[in-house]
Amino acid sequence: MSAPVSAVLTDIEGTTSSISFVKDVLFPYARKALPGFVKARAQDPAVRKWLDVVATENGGVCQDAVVVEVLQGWIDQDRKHTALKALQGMIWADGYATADFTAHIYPDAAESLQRWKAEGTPLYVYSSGSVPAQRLFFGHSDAGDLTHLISGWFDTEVGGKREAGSYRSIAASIDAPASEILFLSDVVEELDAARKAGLQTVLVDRLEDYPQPRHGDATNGHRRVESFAEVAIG
Ligand SMILES: CSCCC(=O)C(=O)COP(=O)(O)O
Ligand SMILES: [Mg+2]
Repeated sequence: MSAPVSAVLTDIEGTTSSISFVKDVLFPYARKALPGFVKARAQDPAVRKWLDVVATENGGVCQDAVVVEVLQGWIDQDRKHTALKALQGMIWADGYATADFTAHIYPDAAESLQRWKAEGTPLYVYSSGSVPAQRLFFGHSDAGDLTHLISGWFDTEVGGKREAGSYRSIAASIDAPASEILFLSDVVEELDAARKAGLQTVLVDRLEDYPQPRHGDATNGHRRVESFAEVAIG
């Protein structure tokens, strides 16, 4: 008999949604819009705060044009840096508002999240994308506005996704014991950290995102599924 699940915590990229949407649509959009965005908004305190974080990490005072280049380099490297993620979220707001794109969500993920919520299980999101970016993503998904399904949002301001302490902090703020929270992710190291914190884990190994299925040692003992439809929480 499997342990009870009283809350579900899910990753986004590679789990509810395809990696290619993030890499081929969202990242290029942010990369291209970044220079104009910084030029227009650099004096907005919400933007300045993060530009200064990047400047400080690059040896202190540097011009915004240099900061833009650093950020574009981080996009190319897929750095999960909190400052980059916060700025990306602000830029994507325009893309969603002008309907340049909607956020990809696998139909099985949308269907399962809707069903679990209807059955009374609270749902939470933990992603490297900033909380505002997560809200935009779920608010403008291919399946419509799904934000009403989500009871709480967590990003790397709570800590890195490969650190057990982050999951302990999330569990402490969710009204459920860690052992009854199920974390779904495509990244084994994230699942390792969640398991260390006492959460239940499932590796979501989507063939569209990971053409070489991960079996045996590659799963590091985490239960593996290829779709949310295989995840039973009742
Ligand atoms: C939800 S914002 C777009 C995705 C993103 O920028 C990202 O880094 C997602 O990483 P995840 O932790 O969801 O794998
Ligand atoms: Mg992921």
